[in-house]
Amino acid sequence: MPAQTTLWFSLGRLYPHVRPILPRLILGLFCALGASLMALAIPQVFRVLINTSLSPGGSPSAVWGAAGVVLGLGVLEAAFIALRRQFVISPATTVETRMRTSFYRHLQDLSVAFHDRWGSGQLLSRAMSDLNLIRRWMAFGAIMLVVTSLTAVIGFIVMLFTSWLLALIFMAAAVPLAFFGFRFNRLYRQVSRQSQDQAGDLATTVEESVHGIRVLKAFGRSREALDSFEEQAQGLRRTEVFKANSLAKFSLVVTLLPEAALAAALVVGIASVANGTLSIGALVAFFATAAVVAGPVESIGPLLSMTLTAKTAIDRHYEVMDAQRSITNPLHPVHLRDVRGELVFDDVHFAYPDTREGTPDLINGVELCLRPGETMALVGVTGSGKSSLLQLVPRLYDVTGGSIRIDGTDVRELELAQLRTIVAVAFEDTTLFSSSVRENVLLGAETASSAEADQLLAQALDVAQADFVYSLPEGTETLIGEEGLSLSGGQRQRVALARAIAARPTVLIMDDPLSALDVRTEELVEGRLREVLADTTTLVVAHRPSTVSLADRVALLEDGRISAVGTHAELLAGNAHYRHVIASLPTDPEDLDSALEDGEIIR
Ligand SMILES: Nc1ncnc2c1ncn2[C@@H]1O[C@H](COP(=O)(O)OP(=O)(O)OP(=O)(O)O)[C@@H](O)[C@H]1O
Repeated sequence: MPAQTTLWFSLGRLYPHVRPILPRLILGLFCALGASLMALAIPQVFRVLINTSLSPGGSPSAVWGAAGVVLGLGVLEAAFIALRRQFVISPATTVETRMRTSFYRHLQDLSVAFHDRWGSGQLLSRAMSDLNLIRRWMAFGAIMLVVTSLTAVIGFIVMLFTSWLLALIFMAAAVPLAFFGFRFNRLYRQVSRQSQDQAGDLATTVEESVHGIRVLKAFGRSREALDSFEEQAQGLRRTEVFKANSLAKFSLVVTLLPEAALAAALVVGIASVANGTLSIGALVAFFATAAVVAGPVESIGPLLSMTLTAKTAIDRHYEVMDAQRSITNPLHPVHLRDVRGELVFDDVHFAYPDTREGTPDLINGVELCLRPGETMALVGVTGSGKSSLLQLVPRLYDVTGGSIRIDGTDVRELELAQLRTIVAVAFEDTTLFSSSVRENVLLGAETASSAEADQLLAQALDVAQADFVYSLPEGTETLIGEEGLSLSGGQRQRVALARAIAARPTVLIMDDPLSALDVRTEELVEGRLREVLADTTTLVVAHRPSTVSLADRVALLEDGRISAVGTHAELLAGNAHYRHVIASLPTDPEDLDSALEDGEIIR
């Protein structure tokens, strides 16, 4: 349940972003006010015209002069409106872009634990539609709300001076208006929050189904996915209809009450003219002013709803922006020079934040030492925490007890940038970005010149046995990732592995990154890796006996601890649990993509 905040508190949070453009917003406000004043001045021209020129003995030629003044005021009003747009639209867009950039930066900085908890659609809708709503409110809603309120107040004062009695009739209508306004505010805030959250959930569903389209198709679940999407979309529709109905009801009250007051004032006004207490000119001016004021009063409903929607958007934006970065740089970082790559796990404990109390830690006192340049395979039954342990090294999560040290220095004492230069990771679940093969591979590489980059690219592709990229339509410049060419699972893994190699790490963490490769290719890759990364300490989660046998030593993860370390042969000979784990490992590569492409498991 999101924290409840007042409207002023939420709007006030925008101030730091708005401060640089405040002068332009104020100029825009003055222009909007100028336009309203011009509109309010026109009835006064009528008043003078009727009371002087059109009364008996007046000069009819003055009508031309009055028409000229009305035209001039009309032109000025239009010019002020155009100026207002000019002043505010561009700076409001700048603020939107800056807020979006800082939102994106913050998302990048937040820990993986944060991203585990948040649906991608919720983040997407906050980054796109919520910021869009805030911009529209800043450029239009906020200014118009101030201006319409001021126009209504000034118009009312003018009406008061024209006829206090008629003005009081209008004033009486404001009391029920305030009551309805209060109720509307409360209701609309809740429903607007609900609709924006539902829109975020809907975006998550779209995102998930697009990502999982192969699985949905392969398992023939497209119909069910559509049904569940439709249900969610209907939920959003119901909220939107309810929202629109609430606004329509409030707008009805806001329109009806002034109209009723106008009818009552007309009766009283004509009686006043008849008994001589009010001039005809004043009566006409009063009603012309009332007509000018009616516009702003009627627009208060939509403007208030826009403000409440913006408040919700601001609250949603800051729910993410207020999330603390849990994995940060140390205050006094240690800078490692000439890293050798000794990796030590010292009584490491770890439990995910949502773990139930009383459950033993997933990683429950891991002790392990990898010598510089050593290749160690990590083996354990499924769900034993191998991937979780690996993610602690580059600090995707932090240990909850004990420490991980590189060359004797706790990884938490290193600057994150240096740690992630020393440690490179290749995951089984490969993510390729929508850019060229070259950019994907050189993502984490620091190169001094383009010639060095070329050389590094060629070497990384060679080691990862990813030569197939040269035969893609545009070679290494071919666009891959979501918007580009589709690669098979094995091809994707090889590109991702080349990326880890190109980063030239001292410590390489591999979470079964070769699972989609056939045994022969895996052997080639491992052989080349040994040659090129002879000085690189490698910790690799192994799901296949072939991977295990290529490692210098093997560590067995059992009940959150390392229960045995040794060569593959030693452990096979002397450890029953190891034999059980190895026996349960699949011998053949799982290449779901290739299987799908071959139509094997499409029903
Ligand atoms: N982000 C997460 N939040 C909470 N629990 C998680 C998270 N990721 C994994 N787990 C849980 O932690 C346990 C260990 O998962 P992990 O992926 O580390 O195991 P693994 O040994 O690598 O498994 P596998 O061999 O199947 O890949 C599992 O019970 C899993 O449900």
